[in-house]
Amino acid sequence: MGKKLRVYELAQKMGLDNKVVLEKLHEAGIEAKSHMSVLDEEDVEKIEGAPAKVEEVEERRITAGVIRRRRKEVPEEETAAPPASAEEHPQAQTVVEEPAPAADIKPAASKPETPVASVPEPISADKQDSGPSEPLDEEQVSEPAKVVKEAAPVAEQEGSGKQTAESPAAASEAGPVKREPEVSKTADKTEGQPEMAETPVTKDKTKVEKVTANRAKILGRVELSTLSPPPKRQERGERPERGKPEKARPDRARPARPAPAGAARGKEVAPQIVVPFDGGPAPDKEVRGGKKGKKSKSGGYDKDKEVADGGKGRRGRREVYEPDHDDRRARRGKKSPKVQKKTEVTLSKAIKRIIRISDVITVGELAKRMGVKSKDLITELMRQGQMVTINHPLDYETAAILASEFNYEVENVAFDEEHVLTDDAVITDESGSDEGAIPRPPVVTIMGHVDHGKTSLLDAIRATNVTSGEAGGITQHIGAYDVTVNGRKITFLDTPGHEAFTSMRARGAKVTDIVVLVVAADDGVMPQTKEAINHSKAAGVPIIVAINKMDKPDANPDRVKQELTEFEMVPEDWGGDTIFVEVSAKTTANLDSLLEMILLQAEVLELKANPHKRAKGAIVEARLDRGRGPVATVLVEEGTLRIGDPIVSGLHYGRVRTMTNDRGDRLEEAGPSCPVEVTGLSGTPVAGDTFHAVESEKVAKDVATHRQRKIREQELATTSKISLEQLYARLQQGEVQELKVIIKADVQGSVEAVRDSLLKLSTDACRLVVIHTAVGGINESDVSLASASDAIILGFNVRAEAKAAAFAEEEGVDIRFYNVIYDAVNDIRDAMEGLLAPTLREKALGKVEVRETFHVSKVGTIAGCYVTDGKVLRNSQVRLIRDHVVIWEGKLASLKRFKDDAREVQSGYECGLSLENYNDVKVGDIIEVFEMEEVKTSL
Ligand SMILES: Nc1nc2c(ncn2[C@@H]2O[C@H](COP(=O)(O)OP(=O)(O)OP(=O)(O)O)[C@@H](O)[C@H]2O)c(=O)[nH]1
Repeated sequence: MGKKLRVYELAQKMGLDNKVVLEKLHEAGIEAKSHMSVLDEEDVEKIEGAPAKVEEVEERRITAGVIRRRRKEVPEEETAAPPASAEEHPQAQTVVEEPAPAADIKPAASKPETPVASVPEPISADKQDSGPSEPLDEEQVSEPAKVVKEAAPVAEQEGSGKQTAESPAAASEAGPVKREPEVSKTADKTEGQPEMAETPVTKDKTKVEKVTANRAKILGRVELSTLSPPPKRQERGERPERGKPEKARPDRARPARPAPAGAARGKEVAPQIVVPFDGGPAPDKEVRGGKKGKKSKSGGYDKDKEVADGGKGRRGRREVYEPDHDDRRARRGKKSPKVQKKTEVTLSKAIKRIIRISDVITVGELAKRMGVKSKDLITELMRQGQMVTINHPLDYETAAILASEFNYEVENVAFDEEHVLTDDAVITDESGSDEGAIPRPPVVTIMGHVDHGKTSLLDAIRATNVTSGEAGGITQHIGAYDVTVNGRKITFLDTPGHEAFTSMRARGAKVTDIVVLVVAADDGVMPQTKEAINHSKAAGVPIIVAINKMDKPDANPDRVKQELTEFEMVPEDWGGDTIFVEVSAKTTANLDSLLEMILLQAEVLELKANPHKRAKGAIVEARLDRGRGPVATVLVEEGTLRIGDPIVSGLHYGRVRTMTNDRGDRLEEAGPSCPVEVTGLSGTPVAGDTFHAVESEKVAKDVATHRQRKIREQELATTSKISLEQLYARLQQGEVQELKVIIKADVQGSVEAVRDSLLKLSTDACRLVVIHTAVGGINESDVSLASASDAIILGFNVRAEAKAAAFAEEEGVDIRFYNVIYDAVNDIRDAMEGLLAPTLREKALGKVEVRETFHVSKVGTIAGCYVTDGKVLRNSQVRLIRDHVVIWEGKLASLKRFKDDAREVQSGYECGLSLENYNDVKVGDIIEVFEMEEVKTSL
């Protein structure tokens, strides 16, 4: 005290209404016009110290427009206040006990149809908080907004927040406080709120329900007390307005209750009311329908339970909806139990739990056999880190592991090809495996550089003229011939000398015992000579050097010998161990010596073979003969091949129908090292492949079928692998393109020649990938492969089957036929050039001269032009030239003839044009019109 106060301050201090204080002032003869009037210390003391009973007015806002005011006498003694007020105002006492419900139902009582909970925003804090505690107190004065207005400044000045009206608790407690009205008032507010909020928890439930006529609000209130987030509470606690009440609390002899969670705080409160109850499905129904009580009884929603749970309303709801969820799951999962049932049924039959596979099985097949969904297998594989498709082949190990996850076993019943072939090989060996081996003729391969005389030499040896029968004088096929020298046979393989046949030559070296390296005495060691040496050495085959063309005047055998020493081939007369024979295919000079050396070398090698076994050997050459079907030149390495023998080679099998030697003689049988042409196979075998005579044609078929399946599975596996790798590679390599090619040819030699030639076209910019090669006509399989791989098919001396041709047309697969390798190479080069990204080239279209310029707002500068040369096209590219200097380059924005848009304007006509995003066009400028065209890139 001891200072001047304004009326309203005094009123606040005394906890009275301004009007009451003003009345008091008037009664005391103190002049005070309004609540803002200043009072002297004396006056203040006069009023405060007045012994008369102080009337206190309690204001409680019932609704937005209704405030209940209640006057009561306040005794002088503070200590007497609470009991007195309680006795005198039983209703107030009731409110004290049940403040929260009273506060809650207040708005609802005035507007029962409008649930506060669902309309949080419009309800201000004042309206919400200052509700009367006694809804049944009809006698109390109801005042309109006037009172509300009056309350507002009080709230602002005292910092009592939005709680301007006193709670019921405040009515009973704050009322009597005279000396510290401010403190008591604010403290009451804070004190009253928790009571309001917590009352439903602690007070009699029936009473609560009775009072809370509107269920919707009550539901919300319950949530407020329990679910109010602490942070908000904290925030409010930190607000300066809260400072006073917080400090005042200790002074109050009240039960220490936590600050309410802002339960009755208008806007903040309302959403909290809504959230917990509306969080579940159809909350409005529950609230509006007022079914709370019923729900509580039926167990759908138990408010008390929720409260007891500490406000874990969500859990309560979950419990409520759990059965529904289960039902739904049960309904949805109808199928899965069926699947499990199926599996169980299968599982019960133990014998069926073994899945027999042949090395490999696809995911889909395995799933089918186990009676589970492929999806499940794929999921399991993904879990194991494998990304697979339904057609992905699984090897035995993987399949076994996977099957075990489903309680299945996998048994590998793969066809033991090796076992079958090995058994067959020894079965007819009456005298034992190696004891029956007898010396066999050496297999000699003649190698050398092009035109060094390989064929001529062989021809001379055979005393026949093979050279004249060869197309173009170039040996395109591996020929196998045998000659008899002094009663002893020597088998010769004539490998082609062309560079493109290198790979075939390498294969030839593997089946030979001795290599005769032909080096022209007048030419010396050449690139293919070196290749031949390397291949021979790699195969571990001894080399006999035949220095040919010794009849030539410029023959220089010493130079050849000298050059060959670089390859560690030193003549015997020079102290080395390499046999050198100087011969002349033309004059047949020294050929005997060469043959002797071959036989000598063969003796050294002690070449032996058992002719009593089933035949086994190598395919030297294979081709498709129109009249005879697949024809294979085979070299029997071991055993004896007879007419009618079931044989298998690669994917093909059959019985030996005919056997012919190089001279056209029909043979009944062919022993070790005997080269023969064989017919009777189901397909054209691959040169260099092995062949086996087997026990029966069925065995041969089984072996072939098994191999086919394996290859197919490998192809599948490879395809899926490659597709992933390709994807990665393409990402890595950017815009690299590739041309995929399938090569089919009449003979294997041609296939390899074409392939080698084409692969040379491959560049970094455009790679050529040969995805498949085979001998024979183009079939549907080739077309489907090409279609799937976006490949083109090259047929070399072959044609497409009728079905394949139709299929290719249907699929849009490009098949090209050639007779000459050169043509194929040229065409492929063109195709690859077409694949390369085109180069852009500028193509001049015309010239335009600017003769006038106009500026049009929002459009820019329009150039009135005259086309001096060529034409100008709309959207064409242009270059603005001023004094021979390029000023700007870009696109035309518009082109007009008079007022109309023009597509093009020819030379000699005027036009109006504007440039895209460029307006600095001046009279006299020249505009070049051009366009960019694509040009094929050459390799
Ligand atoms: N003077 C002479 N010419 C020979 C001799 N041997 C081969 N020729 C000639 O050399 C040329 C090539 O002979 P081929 O036997 O075709 O040589 P090649 O190594 O088989 O050739 P490709 O089959 O193309 O690899 C022919 O014109 C033969 O006449 C020889 O000893 N003396």
